[in-house]
This record gives sequence, C-alpha cells and structure tokens, in this order.
Amino acid sequence: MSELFHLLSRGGAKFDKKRFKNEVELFNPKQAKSTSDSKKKPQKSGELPPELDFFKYAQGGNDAGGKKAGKGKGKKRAIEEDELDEDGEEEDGNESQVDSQHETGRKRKREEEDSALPKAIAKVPLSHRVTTTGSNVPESISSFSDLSSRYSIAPQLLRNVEQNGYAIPTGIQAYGIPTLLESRDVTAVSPTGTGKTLSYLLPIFSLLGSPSSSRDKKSKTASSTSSAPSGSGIRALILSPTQELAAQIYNECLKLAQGRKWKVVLYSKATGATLAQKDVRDKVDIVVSTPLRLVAALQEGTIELNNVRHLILDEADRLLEEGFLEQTREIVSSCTHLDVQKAVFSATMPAGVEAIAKDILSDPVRVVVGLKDAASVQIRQTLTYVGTEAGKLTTLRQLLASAPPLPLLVFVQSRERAAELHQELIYDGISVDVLHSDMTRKQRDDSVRRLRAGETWVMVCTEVMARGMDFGGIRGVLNYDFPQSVQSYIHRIGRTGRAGRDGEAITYFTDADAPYLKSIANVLKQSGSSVPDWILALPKPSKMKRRALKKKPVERKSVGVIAGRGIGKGESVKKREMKEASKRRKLKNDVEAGQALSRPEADADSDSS
Ligand SMILES: Nc1ncnc2c1ncn2[C@@H]1O[C@H](COP(=O)(O)OP(=O)(O)OP(=O)(O)O)[C@@H](O)[C@H]1O
Repeated sequence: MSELFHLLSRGGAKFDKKRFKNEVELFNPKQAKSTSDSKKKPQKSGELPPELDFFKYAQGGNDAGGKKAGKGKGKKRAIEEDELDEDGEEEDGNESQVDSQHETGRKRKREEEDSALPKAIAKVPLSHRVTTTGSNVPESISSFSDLSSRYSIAPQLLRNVEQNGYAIPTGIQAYGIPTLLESRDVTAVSPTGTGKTLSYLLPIFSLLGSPSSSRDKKSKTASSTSSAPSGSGIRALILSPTQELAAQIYNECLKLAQGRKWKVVLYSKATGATLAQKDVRDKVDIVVSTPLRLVAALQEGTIELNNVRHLILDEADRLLEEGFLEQTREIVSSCTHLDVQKAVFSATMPAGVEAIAKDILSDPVRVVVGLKDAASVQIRQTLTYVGTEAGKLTTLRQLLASAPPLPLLVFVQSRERAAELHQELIYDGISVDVLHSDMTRKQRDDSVRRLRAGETWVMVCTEVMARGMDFGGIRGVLNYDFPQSVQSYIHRIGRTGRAGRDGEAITYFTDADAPYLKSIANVLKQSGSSVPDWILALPKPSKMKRRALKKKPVERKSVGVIAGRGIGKGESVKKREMKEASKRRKLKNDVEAGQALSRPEADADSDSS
C-alpha cells in the first residue's frame, strides 16, 4: 500500500499538512487555488476566477457586446432545445443513426449558428454563453456597483456582497439579478457552482427593503411607497429539496443579512413550533424550507403564505418532479398574494419539467448559461469499466492507494449501500465518513460539518448530497454506483469543479449499467471530456428504458464481503476475490473486444460478492 493509503488510514500517521498544503488550502476560500492554477496569472483575493467570468466572455471584452447578449429580447438560440431531449440527452430522432454523422451535423449546425451571431459573441465558447429569452429582458450588469446606480440597492447589502469576496458577478448573476430586481418571474439554468444562490438572494433582500421588525405598525397598515411590500406574515420563501441544502441557503442568507435585523428562519421541527405563534411568524422576513414540513404546517394551519411576495424554487427540476410535485404545487398555490414573484433555478431543466414551471410562472424571462443540461466544463470526467460489483471495491481500493483526488465524495444509489461501503472502507482502515437519509438529523449535520471543516477526506453518500451542496474544497467525485439519470450525473459531479476551480469526476460502470452508458457518455462529450469511441458507438437507450431506470435503479448485489468474512480476511474470501479478479479481467478483455456489452444484462449474476 502506498504512503498515501497510510495517510488515509485511521491508524496511520497524522495528515502532513505541509505535504497536502494545496488540499488544505482548498478549505480556506481566501487562499483557495485551482490545482492547475500554478501557471496561471495570480488571482487577487475575492476576484472572480476567469473560468467563472461568463459575463466578460459574453461581452466579447466590452460592454456593448454584453448588452447585445443581454438585450436579445425574445431572441432564442435553438441549439440547446434542439439537441437535448427531456432527459437532457442529445435528440437524434433516429436511434440507429450513426453517431459520428449526427456529430458532424450538429457541428455544422453550430457553425452555421455561430456565423449568424455578432462577431464578439461568436468567439465565446458555447459553455460560457448566456442566452436570454422573453419579453423586455432587463439589461445585464457588469459589476455589482451597477446595482447601486440602477436600482438604488442598499449600500449595506453591497458591502455584505463585497465582504463575502464577490467582486464580479458571474454570468447568471449578471443577468439574473437585474431581472429579478425588475420584479420579473425567472427561469434560470446555469451550470453547477456558478453562483445561482446569490442570483436570487441579493434581489430578495433588496426588494424586501427593510426587515419587518424595523417597520412600525403604521407602515404595515398603510400602503407603502417604498419598494418594501407591507402586510404581515412571511414575505419571502425559498424551497429546496433537502434539509442540508436548505441549511446552506439559510447560512448564505445570514451573510447577506449582516448589519440589519432581518429575521430569516430555517424551517424545522423546532422553528416550526415557534412559528406556530402568529405574532412570531408575522415578524419573519424569509423562510427557507423543504416542501414536506411546510405542507404539514399548512395543513395544520400553523403557517400561512398569503403574504409571500418572492417565491424561489431552488433545484426546481427536482421540486417539480414526481415525489415533490404535489407538495410543491400545494405550496405554490398557497402563495396567494397577487404580486408574488416566482423564480425557478437549477443547473438542469428537462423540457417536461420546464413546461410545468412555465405554468407556474407569469411572463418569465429565461436565462440559460452555456448549454442547457450540461456538466460544468471545470470537471475532468472519466468512465471506468469495473466489470462486476466486486470489481468496484477493488478498483476503489486501488484508487485510494494511488493518487485519489481528495477530498473525495463517493456516490452510491441507496442508504443500505452507503452504510455497507462505509463499513467496508472502515474495515480497510480508511478514515471515511458517511451521509444518507437513514441517519439522524444530528448525525447528518455532524457529517456535513466535518466535511466543511476539512476533517473528512472520503465521504460516502447518497443522492441527498447530489444537489446544491457547496463544499469549496471537494477535488473529486466518484460515482461508485452509476447514476440513474443524466440530471443526477450532472448534479453529483457538480459537487466538484465549483466557482472556477478544477475538479475530477470518475464514474464506475459494470455490464449491468451498459444500457445507460451512452446517455452519460454524451454529457462527457458535450463538456469536452474524452470518451472512448466504442462507448459512443453504443446504441442509445430508449426513453422508456431511461424512465424505467429513474423509477427503479439497477439491482445491485451487496457492496462487499464483510458480512461473510468476519474480522480477518479468510482464505476462502481471498480465493473468491482472486476468482472474481480473473473473471473481471476476462470480461474487460471481452468489452475491449466489443463483446460483453452487446449482452448487457447477461452477467448480472456474476456479481458474487
Ligand atoms: N460572483 C462570485 N465571485 C466568486 N465566487 C462566487 C460568486 N458568486 C458565488 N460564488 C461562489 O461560488 C460557489 C458556488 O455558488 P452556488 O452554491 O451559489 O452555486 P450554484 O450555481 O447554486 O451551484 P449548484 O447548481 O450546485 O447549486 C460558492 O462557493 C459561492 O460562494
């Protein structure tokens, strides 16, 4: 085992902070730097990393260009809709079509489109372009200070933005902030880690004007002339699919709330009980919540949303998907104020879900950064064939023993598998953490806290961690279990490569995953990562098959052999592992020869772990 493996081991030496200086620095945003940054121009603290500077790219280096891009009123480049179907996939219409032909056609189409664009914009990489659609799209901003001249934004709010180290708005911020400030409904799609949270929080704080607690009774009853709406009760609501993400958004709110007595509440069992008192909830400015708890409170009559003026659905495509849709609808229909502004934000927005969102929104402006449903270009993505279930564990052990991108998030498809893999790695002596929804709230919060503090180097987790979570320092994501949809893949790997930093994403696949491989391979190809030709030549899974996978994931055998091996690694286990390794080598050879994947499910039983 390598030295690094020992460093990862509980019983091993303490972390050599000098040696892992770069990794340690990643947890300190002020000093953070990309791994491949060493040769780049040094970046001033708080400066927008060049990779995030979509706005500058969109301007082609000058304001006029930016305005052209921003003022494309009602203009719509068809590329992203035409190329991606509902599941975020390239739509080729003819499943038997040879992919290279399709690619040539697509390339030609892009070239034609590029030649029709203004010169400055034509140079902008697709991944960095901002496309706006809708009537009277507000002009974009090029700096946060534009906001004070144009929208008389409170100086304290801008100071808070600055103090958070945000110097230049990202693409989604440049277009999203003015649009929301002009009280428009918005559909915003921007890659993972590009600052969508600030895009909606800043306008909310500005439009709310002043905290409820600082307004006297008179102004509550009289019709206010300021931009701050009057009335009593919660004035802004942010919905998120997980408690972890809600807590993170709440913390971002607190950063912007500094210096004033804003009342922001993270809705939970405890705060819900306090808010059951009307005089308390009447003083609340902003609530951040998951849908389930809020719906329960609505049904119990312990909360009302009739004074909500700003409603944000973060990770909107998840909130408008089966499982959440009914609850989200109930919440949306409880926000009965005539002037309620609504906005949906996500890194992915399949067409079907966007249609649902459109029904909720009124005359929305649509802002898309890069290509819709694409992975962040900051992430180096690879696909690794591991043959069988047992092959995954061996490959992971090899990875941990060589040069893993640390800290590493390891995604599995179920709570049981998360617990199993966690145990396997503990058994191996790895210092590893875990997070899944079977854990208590305290256990989950502790896991998140340890990861944020840089105490965790490997974390096994489920989909709970896939969306929105921002841990600045995550260098790698491993899809130990193949994701169930393109959206899941994009969000999972988006936990790395954030705010302009580089990241690495590795995805294991077995024969059982082969039918779905092509969908994910397309995402890799689209964002510039290389994919072996034989994968690109695979047939595309039918829509029916993809939907079935979303509902019911590939069945997998248990993660490891701990249950059968007791404390020590017995001879029988060693023999079995050797047999499995030899089987895997044979399968790998078959795959390379293009054989095994033509009979994808035939070997499902060979997972003998
Ligand atoms: N203007 C800016 N300049 C520099 N960093 C920024 C800026 N805006 C946001 N960030 C940082 O970028 C990181 C990602 O932001 P955020 O979590 O809002 O991304 P996101 O687009 O919502 O991602 P996801 O799709 O995963 O939810 C955060 O650490 C945030 O502090």
